[in-house]
Amino acid sequence: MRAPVLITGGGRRLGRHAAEALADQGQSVIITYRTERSDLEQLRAKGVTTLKADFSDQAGILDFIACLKRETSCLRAIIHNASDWLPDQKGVDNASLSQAADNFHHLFSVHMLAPFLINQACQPLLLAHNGPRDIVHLSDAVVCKGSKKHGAYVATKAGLESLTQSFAAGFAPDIKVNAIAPALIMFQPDDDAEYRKKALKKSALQIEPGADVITQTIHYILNNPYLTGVVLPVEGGRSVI
Ligand SMILES: NC(=O)C1=CN([C@@H]2O[C@H](COP(=O)(O)OP(=O)(O)OC[C@H]3O[C@@H](n4cnc5c(N)ncnc54)[C@H](OP(=O)(O)O)[C@@H]3O)[C@@H](O)[C@H]2O)C=CC1
Ligand SMILES: Nc1nc2c(c(=O)[nH]1)N=C([C@H](O)[C@@H](O)CO)CN2
Repeated sequence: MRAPVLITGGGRRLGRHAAEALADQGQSVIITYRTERSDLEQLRAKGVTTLKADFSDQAGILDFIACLKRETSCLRAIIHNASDWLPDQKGVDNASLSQAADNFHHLFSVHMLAPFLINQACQPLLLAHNGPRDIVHLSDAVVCKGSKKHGAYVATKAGLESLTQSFAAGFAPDIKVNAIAPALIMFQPDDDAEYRKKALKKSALQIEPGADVITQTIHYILNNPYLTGVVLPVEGGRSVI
């Protein structure tokens, strides 16, 4: 059996696009999802293994790790794609502050604790694969400047970028660890026209490129033997305007 590539949150959008592309190339793929839905059947029909997982807390992460180890004894790569783009809870009353704290803990768990524990637990599975081994973290290009509306989201993505460097140092030379920092790849369905127009103007190229630019970047990373500890921006020239 070819060692599978694990893509967390790979049942939708960018992660799904990458999962389908890898499966179409004959690569064994495992994805995680939180709730059963009909469109997962199309992935299963392509031979993709789907594992139910919620990374909102430590118990959910450890449950997933146990489930993964029952599913496979080796891994070609781990792509930490799962994410929750949760806006900050504003307000100074106790209820708002309590919700803000809960949100921060949630985002820490999904964006930092899950990659941290899964990487640590799955190092032996990657080493069991005879060939190149990769870990890819999906961050966000906005890490370098922060966000007025998504401060906790961006802070936990910044922590994920730091983990990229730590794991790159700790897992070298046997496992490469890199990050991709996208910006405006694919709108959410409920993004309105005004938001879309404003968002497009934030980059030099002013387009919504779609998921393939991330799939291409994943392919580049997996096939480059001399890349580790880097964060690759895929942001349409946002940094130059
Ligand atoms: N789309 C864009 O323009 C940008 C994307 N990025 C990053 O790229 C990656 C992919 O983006 P995109 O496809 O839009 O991401 P999504 O917002 O679609 O999130 C990816 C998937 O993560 C899963 N997920 C969410 N919360 C949890 C949780 N608590 N536990 C486990 N899984 C969870 C969901 O899958 P399910 O519901 O099936 O469980 C979700 O569809 C993300 O890391 C994102 O932060 C960064 C900048 C721009
Ligand atoms: N988990 C997610 N993270 C982000 C998303 C998303 O849909 N899910 N979208 C963005 C936006 O595209 C932003 O970059 C510009 O609107 C950022 N992160």
